[in-house]
Amino acid sequence: MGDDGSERTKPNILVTGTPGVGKTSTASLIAEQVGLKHVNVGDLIKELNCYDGFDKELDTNILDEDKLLDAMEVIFETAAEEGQGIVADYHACEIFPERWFDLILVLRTKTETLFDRLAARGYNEKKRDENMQAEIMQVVLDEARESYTKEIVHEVQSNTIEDMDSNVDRVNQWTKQWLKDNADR
Ligand SMILES: Nc1ncnc2c1ncn2[C@@H]1O[C@H](COP(=O)(O)OP(=O)(O)OP(=O)(O)O)[C@@H](O)[C@H]1O
Repeated sequence: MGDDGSERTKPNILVTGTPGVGKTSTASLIAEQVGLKHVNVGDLIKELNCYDGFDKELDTNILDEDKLLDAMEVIFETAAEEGQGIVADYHACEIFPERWFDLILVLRTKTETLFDRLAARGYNEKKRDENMQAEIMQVVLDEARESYTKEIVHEVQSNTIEDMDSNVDRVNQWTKQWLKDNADR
């Protein structure tokens, strides 16, 4: 297995976007329908307690990036050795090494729809507004375009269940093509 992941027999995909756009729901469907291992990075952070203190001003835990990336490196290496691909989901993308992913799926949601989802979750006004601003300013999409080759960054809409189904179908088609293109590995 080369360091750059060039000998992977299955692709790795990152589903990213603002909180509430549907990353976890979409990634779990992709895992099921495409046959990839789902890594919910937010859950992994909690499970492994990847925190480095608490930011009182932002009212949030500070991520211990090194601890998270070390743990994920083992997960990615093991999956590759076992001939398995990964679909990971997280609300940021620049922290990961570029070599881990073959496709970056950036989910986008209309402001009104995102508002309803975040309100349903019980987010307070400040947290809701911050996230909606981030979505309007396409912060995660820009981060993806700056951190990865532009050909692998795909922006898709995630407003309805039909959108979700079509995004999963699209990833399924893309994976079939990837497997054909890399059949000699
Ligand atoms: N395309 C969609 N159409 C309709 N409802 C959706 C869609 N995507 C997500 N939802 C709903 O929106 C809510 C948030 O979805 P989900 O938890 O998957 O988002 P997320 O992006 O993973 O959020 P977080 O970053 O906070 O983990 C869920 O109730 C989910 O059912």
